[in-house]
Amino acid sequence: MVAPKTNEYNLIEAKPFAPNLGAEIYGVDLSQAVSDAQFAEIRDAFLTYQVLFFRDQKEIPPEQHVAFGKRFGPLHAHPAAPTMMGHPEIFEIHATKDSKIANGEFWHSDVSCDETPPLGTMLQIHIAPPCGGDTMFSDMYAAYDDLSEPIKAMLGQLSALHSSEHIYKGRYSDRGKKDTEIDCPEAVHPIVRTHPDTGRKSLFVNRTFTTKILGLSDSESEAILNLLFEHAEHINYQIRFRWNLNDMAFWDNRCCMHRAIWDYWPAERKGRRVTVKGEKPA
Ligand SMILES: O=C(O)CCC(=O)C(=O)O
Ligand SMILES: [Fe+2]
Repeated sequence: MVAPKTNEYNLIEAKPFAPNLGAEIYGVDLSQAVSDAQFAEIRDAFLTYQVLFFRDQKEIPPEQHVAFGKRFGPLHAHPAAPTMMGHPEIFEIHATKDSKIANGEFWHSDVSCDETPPLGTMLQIHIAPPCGGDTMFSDMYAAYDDLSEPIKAMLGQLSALHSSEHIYKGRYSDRGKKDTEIDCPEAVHPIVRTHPDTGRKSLFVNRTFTTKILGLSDSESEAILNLLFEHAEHINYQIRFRWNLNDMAFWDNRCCMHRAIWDYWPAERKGRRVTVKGEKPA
């Protein structure tokens, strides 16, 4: 188990963003290699706050971004998204006036359709719109904790299918990725998962990928999923992060969901994302 929020770090400053979710991190320059001691504090803050917002950053060179990601584990290869030229581990988030869609517009945990979905995602925004383009996060530990005991007991025995064909087919065609070049994985995961590092339970369903609760009728599955989506998206669990240029967000996909807001059209927004491979949810 991680210690309660103390904010007693020596090498970084962690300023809580909201009482239960998120912290702004100061005092570390991610464009350079971080020391082992800094890394240990960052990792502790990541497990404590679920999403970190590194402020006052310079643009992180792709090699450095990849190296920082690898400190947390092997990197995750996205099944469908276009990668940065020369950097297959980097997924570029990009919306322009010509985009048909922007990434992540509905609540999700990244690539939860994979057998081993990513543990965390680190995104730096290096072309920002004049305003707008915020990203929202929702606390799935709190969403689980607030459920009643009978519902917790029922959900603890259930698993759900996470699918991706309805999301990934055609999605990246305007960015040069044909449907024949992409994978559309699906996987079954427990609805309640236990975080391997903190030992805390969280609700693990999301409106983007979760399509069916196994063992229930279609109408039971639909009704319960809708109840859980609405519960997990309640405003009390949310934060809304307003980016400054070169901020880097690093979120834990095992215990929080997120969604991007595309309110800045026709302005451009661009970022680079490195995703760290996770374990099979259990
Ligand atoms: O653009 C964003 O703020 C987030 C997009 C997204 O969902 C992601 O990178 O996983
Ligand atoms: Fe995402």
